[in-house]
Amino acid sequence: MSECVIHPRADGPDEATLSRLDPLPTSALSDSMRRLPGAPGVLPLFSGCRLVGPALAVRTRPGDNLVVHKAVDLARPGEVLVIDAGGDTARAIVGDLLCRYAASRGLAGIVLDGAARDVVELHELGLPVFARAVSHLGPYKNGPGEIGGSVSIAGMTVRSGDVVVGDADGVIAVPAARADAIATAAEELLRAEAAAVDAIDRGTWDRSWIDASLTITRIDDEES
Ligand SMILES: O=C([O-])CC(=O)C(=O)O
Ligand SMILES: [Mg+2]
Repeated sequence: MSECVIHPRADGPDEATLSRLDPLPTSALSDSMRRLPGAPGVLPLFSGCRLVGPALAVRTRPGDNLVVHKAVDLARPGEVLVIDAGGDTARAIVGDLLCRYAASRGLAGIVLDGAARDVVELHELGLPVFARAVSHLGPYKNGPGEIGGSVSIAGMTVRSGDVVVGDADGVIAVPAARADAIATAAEELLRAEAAAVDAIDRGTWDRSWIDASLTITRIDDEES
């Protein structure tokens, strides 16, 4: 027997806020959070992965998934399991059976600072999985670990109840209390980017800010 610490439940934001975040790209959310939080190297396992949902944080011993199984039993439909496996890439923490069961329980997906396996089956299953690596070496099932509370995923703090958004560019955690304000900022940014796309296509994109930011030193052809 080994210990599994279970923290009090943390509710995420309401459905209205979640549906505002639903269409927003991680890049726009990142830009709306001063480009500070992120989990470099934690990437979708297959193309088309996109998830949005409140986090249920899990900390597990690297190479061991006993508490991850427990967390799937405790998770609510729509939640994203965010697993801190210490960044270990030697042993897979999740595979097709665990993920099939997670999908059957209505989880929105899995974000993992560690490795996954059974990539072909996971692609067929379609449950979004974000991980640092792939490894055919399977996990042990001895514990210990923690469920709930907060974890660190590749340097990004994720609290249970934060909204996790993942897409082709990676994952980001949006604090529940600031989710509406961040969504508003990201929507404004997307409007500005749509205007930039339009200006590029029409050949009118303002480039003056580049020279305004640089002191240019030119080397004469004869001197070089
Ligand atoms: O053996 C495990 O726990 C991980 C795995 O491959 C699966 O869930 O399919
Ligand atoms: Mg398997």
